[in-house]
Amino acid sequence: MQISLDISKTLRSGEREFQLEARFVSQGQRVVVYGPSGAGKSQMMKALAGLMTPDRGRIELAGRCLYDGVAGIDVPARERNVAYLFQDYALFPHLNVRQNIGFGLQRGWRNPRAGVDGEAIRYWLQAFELEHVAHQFPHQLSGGQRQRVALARALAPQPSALLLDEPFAALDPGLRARMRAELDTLQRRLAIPMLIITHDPEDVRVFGEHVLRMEQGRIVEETQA
Ligand SMILES: Nc1ncnc2c1ncn2[C@@H]1O[C@H](COP(=O)(O)OP(=O)(O)OP(=O)(O)O)[C@@H](O)[C@H]1O
Repeated sequence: MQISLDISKTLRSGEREFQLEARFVSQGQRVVVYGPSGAGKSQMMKALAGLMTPDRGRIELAGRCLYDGVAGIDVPARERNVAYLFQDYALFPHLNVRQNIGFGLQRGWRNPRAGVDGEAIRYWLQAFELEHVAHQFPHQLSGGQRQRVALARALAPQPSALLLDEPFAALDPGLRARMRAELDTLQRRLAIPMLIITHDPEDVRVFGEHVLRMEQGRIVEETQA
């Protein structure tokens, strides 16, 4: 993946002020952002996904400019072609597994039919071994299944990059290890560039081709495998 990011943002809540001054360039396929709580990791990822607008700077992904404060470029989130997986997976509670996966596939497809099918959905149900729960709703799934649905939904529209914000934080240690191994295999198979936020040293070990350590809104250290 080719990312070039150089952004500033001042976030205020009441008396508190947080200054994000993030800058890095990466050619890595597996980039890990590591650092303490409140360092600005999620805000940086949101800027990349188009969910937070910086005060100034420039963001480029795979040779395409997504944001440029000076040139007045700010590509809307839905046109950035990046998949962003939130900490809590954010599945739609009123849609079943099949519909959740189908959601990202068609623009403007706000309310897919319960029986919605299609080759792409079948492929992802099969790839993630979710066929037997295709008609179940998120609250009827285990943590690992929910995560697989979220990943399948994120990958179904064939994004050019996958952004994961602490993808294993909500899982128990056994499942976390299994899902980590699954993601490792999947990323290699699909060769999809991935940027992952984590607190967990084991994620850094497995996915850290390029590791960015973040503290107080800045990238303070970089290591490349
Ligand atoms: N909407 C907002 N308004 C004001 N400040 C905010 C807002 N969102 C986040 N912040 C502040 O920005 C800082 C960075 O938050 P961010 O969520 O990026 O940290 P993080 O490194 O991802 O932390 P964690 O690992 O706990 O998720 C924090 O100090 C937070 O309080």
